[in-house]
Amino acid sequence: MVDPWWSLLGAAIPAVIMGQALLMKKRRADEQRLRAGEDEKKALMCERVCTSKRMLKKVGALSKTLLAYLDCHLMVTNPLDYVEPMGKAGASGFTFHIEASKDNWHELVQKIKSKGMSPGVALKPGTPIEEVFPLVEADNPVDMVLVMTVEPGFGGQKFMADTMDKVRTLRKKYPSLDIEVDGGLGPSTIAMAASAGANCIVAGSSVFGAAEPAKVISLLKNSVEEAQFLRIPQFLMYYPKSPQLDSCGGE
Ligand SMILES: O=C(CO)[C@@H](O)[C@H](O)COP(=O)(O)O
Repeated sequence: MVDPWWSLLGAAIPAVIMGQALLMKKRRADEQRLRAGEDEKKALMCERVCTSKRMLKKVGALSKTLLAYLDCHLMVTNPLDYVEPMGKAGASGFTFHIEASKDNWHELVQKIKSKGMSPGVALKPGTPIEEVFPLVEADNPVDMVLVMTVEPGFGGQKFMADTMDKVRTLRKKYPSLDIEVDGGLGPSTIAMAASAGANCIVAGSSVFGAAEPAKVISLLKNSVEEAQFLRIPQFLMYYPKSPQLDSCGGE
């Protein structure tokens, strides 16, 4: 006779597999929907999380307990509304989306700086890189450009290698600019991003899902530093008198 435990296990395994398959199906559908850009509001689905009181409290608590640069990326449709609360909470950097601020980025950058934060601009994978040039070249410019390497929405998505052309274009045009990448970054994709010119790396699942997060962080940092080192001759051609490389967060 079959042991009842084996029968239970026999039923549980297909149920788990089925659950995983359904989860993957849902995730693929979410990704497809985000890529198709069917619904602009849903594409910025982090809005509720970004602007919740809980998130502001977290920023507040972190700013009081850590001596770290708090890089806050607001995937929201009306960033202007959150400059003041984020500033009060203790954010160091405030990154907004160009797609949500085409008409008011001048005002936004000024307000962010007036609250003591460093402004950054983010762009989604489908947005042409040329759209951020005016913000980098303005009299009152942004300090950083964030090239999204997945559609904004959730962690654990696949890195979109074709976004690296944007990073290369930016690095060539602005040798000392802080260029951030976000989405799908980890040990298997960092070399592409670092050699393209990214120097600020956002990593979620590759770090938080690792057995030894500190090792993954070192690996990511080393890749960026090595790539920066290899760019020094190119950098010196542009800035022969100031051979200093940027570090994200503006030290
Ligand atoms: O919020 C987003 C995308 O919307 C990103 O910041 C991701 O959360 C990064 O996570 P991984 O892709 O590294 O898991």
